[in-house]
Amino acid sequence: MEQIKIVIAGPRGRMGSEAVKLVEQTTNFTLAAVVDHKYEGKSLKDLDGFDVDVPIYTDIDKCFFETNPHVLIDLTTPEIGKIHTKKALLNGVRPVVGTTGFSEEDLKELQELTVEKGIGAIIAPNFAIGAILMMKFSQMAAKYFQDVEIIEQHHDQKLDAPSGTGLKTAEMISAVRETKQQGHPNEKEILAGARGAEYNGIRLHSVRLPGLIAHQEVLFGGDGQTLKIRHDSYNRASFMSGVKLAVESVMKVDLLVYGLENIIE
Ligand SMILES: NC(=O)C1=CN([C@@H]2O[C@H](COP(=O)(O)OP(=O)(O)OC[C@H]3O[C@@H](n4cnc5c(N)ncnc54)[C@H](O)[C@@H]3O)[C@@H](O)[C@H]2O)C=CC1
Ligand SMILES: O=C(O)C1=N[C@H](C(=O)O)C[C@H](O)C1
Repeated sequence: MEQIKIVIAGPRGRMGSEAVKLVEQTTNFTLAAVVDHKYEGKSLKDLDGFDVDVPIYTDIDKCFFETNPHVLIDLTTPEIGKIHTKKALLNGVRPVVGTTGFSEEDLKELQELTVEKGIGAIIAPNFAIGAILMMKFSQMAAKYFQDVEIIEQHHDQKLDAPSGTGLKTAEMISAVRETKQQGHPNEKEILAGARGAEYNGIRLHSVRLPGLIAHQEVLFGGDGQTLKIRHDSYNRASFMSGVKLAVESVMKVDLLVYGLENIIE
């Protein structure tokens, strides 16, 4: 089986540390190096909680040049993730991006870069299979229920709101639903933000609390009935089978895939 050489950016993070374990446990994956914003020149095994002897780079271009990986897994921050994804494509490295907070313009720019470079990239707002099904089921339900609100709940260390999953869900629903302004036409927010964010008339509400991991409910309303579609991630291991699938899949595509629902059958 051919080895896939991988660089992970953000190895000390909640997701990145889980991804290091995944890569180490997967027979056809090899961890070539990691990218952090500190500890240049050290080995990952010098840091608490790791026993993997791979170099740490702070300069991602240097990392790509010296280690020549096939794939970058980025699990950093919205701002850094965009820079890393672009640099990966420019260096001929296939990005698998879990980092959220990318705008439509960012996605368009990256999609154009994959075309220009002729290599694939996967940007997945959520790697958990249950979350992907939640989004797909919500898209199905939206054909029958026009009125929908999305309530996403995350831990209070999350930087972006709404979540990538919440936004992707709204995009997927919008693709099949005629734009509708929900609620009373004369409704007025007494406190700004009370009705949440809006995407093509769909309301998105973001809850941030300690104790939470990643949860979302898509709530549909119709005549005398409601339908709730809910997904909960109780740990970060829930995302790892999707990361594995994305790494294997990115080796076979030559364009930008936005969302794992485009990969799974
Ligand atoms: N697609 C998915 O299924 C999931 C996506 N996420 C997303 O993944 C990202 C990371 O989430 P968490 O692990 O919870 O965050 P975290 O805050 O625990 O980890 C982020 C890591 O990035 C590192 N970092 C910051 N600047 C860097 C730089 N210049 N170079 C390299 N590393 C740098 C930080 O040191 C930190 O260790 C977020 O955008 C989050 O929304 C999180 C969970 C699931
Ligand atoms: O920051 C997180 O934790 C998560 N981020 C992703 C998102 O923004 O949707 C995926 C998951 O919800 C966890």
